[in-house]
Amino acid sequence: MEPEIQSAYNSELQRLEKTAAEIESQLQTLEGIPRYYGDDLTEQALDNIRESQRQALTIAGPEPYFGRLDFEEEGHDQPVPLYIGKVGVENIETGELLVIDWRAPVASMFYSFTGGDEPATYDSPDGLIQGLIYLKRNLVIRKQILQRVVDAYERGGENLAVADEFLLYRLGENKDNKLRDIVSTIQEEQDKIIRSAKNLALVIQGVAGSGKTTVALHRLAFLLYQYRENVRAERMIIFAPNSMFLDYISSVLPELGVGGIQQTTFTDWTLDLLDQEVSMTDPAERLTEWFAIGENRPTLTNEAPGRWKGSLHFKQLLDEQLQAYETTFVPEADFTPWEGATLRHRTVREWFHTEYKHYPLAKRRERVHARIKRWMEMELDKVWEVHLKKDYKKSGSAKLKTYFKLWPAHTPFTLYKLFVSELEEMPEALRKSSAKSFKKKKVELEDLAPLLYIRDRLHGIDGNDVFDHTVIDEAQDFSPFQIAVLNDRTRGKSFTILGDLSQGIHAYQGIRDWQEFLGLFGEDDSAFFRLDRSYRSTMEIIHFANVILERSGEPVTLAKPVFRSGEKVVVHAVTPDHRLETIRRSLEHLRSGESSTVAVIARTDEEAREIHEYLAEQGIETTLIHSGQRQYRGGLSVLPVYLSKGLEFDAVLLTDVDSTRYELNPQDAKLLYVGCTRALHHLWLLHTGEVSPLISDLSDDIYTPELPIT
Ligand SMILES: Nc1ncnc2c1ncn2[C@@H]1O[C@H](COP(=O)(O)OP(=O)(O)OP(=O)(O)O)[C@@H](O)[C@H]1O
Repeated sequence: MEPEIQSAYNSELQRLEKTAAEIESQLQTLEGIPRYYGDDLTEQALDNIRESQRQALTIAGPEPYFGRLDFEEEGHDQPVPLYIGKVGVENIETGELLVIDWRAPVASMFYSFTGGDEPATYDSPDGLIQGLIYLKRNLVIRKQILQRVVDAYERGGENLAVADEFLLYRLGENKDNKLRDIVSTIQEEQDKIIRSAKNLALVIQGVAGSGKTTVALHRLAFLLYQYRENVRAERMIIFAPNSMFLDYISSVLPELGVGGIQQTTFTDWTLDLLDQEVSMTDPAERLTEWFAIGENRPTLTNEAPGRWKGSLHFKQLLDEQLQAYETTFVPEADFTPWEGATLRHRTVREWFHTEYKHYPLAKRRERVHARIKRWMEMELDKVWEVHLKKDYKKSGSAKLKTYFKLWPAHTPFTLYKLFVSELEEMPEALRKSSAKSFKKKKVELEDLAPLLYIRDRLHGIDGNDVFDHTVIDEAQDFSPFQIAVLNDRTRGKSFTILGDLSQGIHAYQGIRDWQEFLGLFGEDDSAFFRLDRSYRSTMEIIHFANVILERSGEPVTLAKPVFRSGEKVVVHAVTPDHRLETIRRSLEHLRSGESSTVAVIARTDEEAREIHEYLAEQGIETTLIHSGQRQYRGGLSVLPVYLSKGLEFDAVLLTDVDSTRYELNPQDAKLLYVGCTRALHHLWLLHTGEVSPLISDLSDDIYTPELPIT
């Protein structure tokens, strides 16, 4: 080690010891105080504070910080070293800030500063603060051991793009089973999104591997810190495409010290709100249909059920039907419980349409009914003759029952069923297939937003069910109708909506253009971001995947790789007789290296099952991922390509990349693009027949046809 580096290392070692000792001593003190389980509110509050301090210090303990920034604020005469970590740590006695929380305003410079001698700035609660940066240093600490010290910038030094060196070091690591936090290497363009103001609908278009999911999770941690007076974790929600994906991302928030955020799928969440009145048709059926090969696949048009029922036009038609339903809600008859007492229809209408107008329909019905009952009781009080009063009471109650029966009493589902059956504008085939499922109380994904919309119009939205912030991952597969119902349930349009149109493999239900969502919020309440740099895969893999996108025939933004070079992508031809054996040998080779997660990605469910079975017969244990899967296990997986979205693996082996399975059309191009961009370090593709036109005739510098195994 050079003397300068040695001295930097030694001084960091001392600093680490000092910080670690302080954390340890604070933890010991806290652990010495027994938990409080009594009823005293002040004691409870103090106990809560101690508990969150304990949790924060437990996170800080093994890796107290990851960065150092020496900053001289304007008007001061020397730089102060700021250590940045996942949670802030203060010396209890002196008040000295030993570690600054990465979410604090001053820490933003650690991410936004990318070199140069110009002054740096950050937004503080007191306004813009300016000053000079003297040093930006990355530190790797594991289990309180200082492993690496890398200077990314030193004022007056040579500063050779070392900022990227640390990022490359982190990206080159193999991944374990779960997505991880990236606090130490958040990039400038990601940081802007993370720190955006709360009351904005952020729509993020990001290429595969650009960190969208990761950034959204860090944004939640930021919002909880920055707006702690106004937001609560239990009132934040993440919508993800399936339960397995939720499991895959489940480590990031706890790593960031955040717990309690709701995490669900749109289907589970809506079915709960609908009190399970309906159930879903088997989603696997539709997936098999849309991801079938060649001519077995339905044609994609705006009349596809998901597109049609997910549109704002359908919402508008439902609105009109709801309005008509509301106008005819009050029965046209007067109510006469006995001779001489009549409640006029127009009076009831007046109550319903004017006095109780601010209530949702079902509540209004309840209120008006209660008032009619009260009216009847008051009329009865006017009768003095005891016998007559008794008779009137009896007959009045019977008449009231009959009268109330004239009032419609729909549930969200019965009303929706009625509306759909009456909606002539709906394509005939769709109306028929819907009616058929509705008979069995079964619905499709695209029925959930309309059902929830009707439910909310009938019953209103409970204030406790409104979110402080809503995250929607893989949002390209959402419909405008879904976003609209979520907007009704999200305070201040506070959204993070992220996705990639180039990965829109569920185009039969999703959007074609982000404008379909942005239009819902208006310009002042929304912001659009692009993330074009891909962090997941090597340059070779990204260049290869970009070729597929270029051939998709759709307007696309190509991913820009970070400068991380790996081995060439392999595209290898096998004879049908050797297909399975080559898959096995390739898998064995890939897993024998450093890769801890390897996936065999097949084109269809059936092919995935066949490969899984074959490997099991050969004594190789793999996890077969299917659409109902709830847990992500990592290790060796076999899965159909459409289920690979959102996941990542050290090595990917794509099978049957033939011209019959991946044709030259946007839909297949997106599928193949998704499959290829799952790989971090190694990407191999096998084909038995003619290779897919999406990757045919490539130049030699993009791929190699040779399998690197003997
Ligand atoms: N700034 C960063 N520093 C280190 N790693 C990063 C950074 N940004 C992203 N990554 C890594 O890149 C990979 C991809 O991230 P993520 O899954 O969040 O991307 P995505 O855009 O949601 O991907 P996709 O759309 O392809 O599913 C992850 O391994 C993540 O840890």
